[in-house]
Amino acid sequence: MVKPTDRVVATENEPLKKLAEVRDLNFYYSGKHALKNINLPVYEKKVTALIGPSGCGKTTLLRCFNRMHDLYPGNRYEGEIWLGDDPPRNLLQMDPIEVRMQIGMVFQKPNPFPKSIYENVAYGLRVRGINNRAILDEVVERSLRNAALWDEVKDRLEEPGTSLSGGQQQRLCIARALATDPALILFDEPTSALDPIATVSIENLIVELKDQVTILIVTHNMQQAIRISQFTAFMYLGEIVEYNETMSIFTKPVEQKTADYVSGRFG
Ligand SMILES: Nc1ncnc2c1ncn2[C@@H]1O[C@H](COP(=O)(O)OP(=O)(O)OP(=O)(O)O)[C@@H](O)[C@H]1O
Repeated sequence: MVKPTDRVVATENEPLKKLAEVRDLNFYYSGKHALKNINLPVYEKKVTALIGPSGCGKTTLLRCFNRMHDLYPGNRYEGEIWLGDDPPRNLLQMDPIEVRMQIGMVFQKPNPFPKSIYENVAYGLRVRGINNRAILDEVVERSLRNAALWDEVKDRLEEPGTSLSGGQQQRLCIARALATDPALILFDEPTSALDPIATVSIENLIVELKDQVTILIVTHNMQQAIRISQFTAFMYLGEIVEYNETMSIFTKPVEQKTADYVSGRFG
């Protein structure tokens, strides 16, 4: 088996810096052992894709990064998820509220809050006690621009977020995640509820965003992983079977299971 941390990678002749690293992670839903000995680097300002058949543990792994499993009793983590290097901190030992302030999440179905477009984006700053209108205006505009939504909504910021189209709502959720300047944004199949045109706009956005923020994305769509990610982990039955640069996973996988999956022989 190819262990992610064994592999030294240097794409495009640029040095790679780890933003986060999962080490020997196990996760249990009450009695169910859902993640088994996961090791995974997450490189800064890159897109890392998690792929694999339904039920293999992609979403479970993603949700460990923002401690979402803490919301339900009986769930248990073992191992470490390190974030940053100054000094690195184990996310699994931190206050979950503090973790969620540094790690944003975008879900399958767009989930704007029942608030105006402006207040959806300003929400994370208000939670931190920032209510200065000039600061909020600046961050709201910058975040909406970065989410490629500003031009479409700049004249209707007081309208409800739910009045937007599905693709616009997803970009609003991305703007909301960007507003707090997170180190990492988690995307859980962000285009699965969108039409093909909205999907392309979200994919283009993710490609642009990686220059500013690190991205970890779960996708069922292998073509999407190829289009937008630099690194890919293939998961099966709660384990990472293989991790490598995306092109290697899809063109010269080492493990037979990976080869079978990426060539569509199962899944
Ligand atoms: N709340 C839960 N309680 C118990 N078991 C769960 C829970 N959520 C998920 N599981 C189980 O954990 C395993 C991993 O599920 P997970 O949703 O992470 O897979 P996935 O790869 O994201 O699947 P999909 O692609 O279908 O979304 C599955 O066996 C699933 O049945």
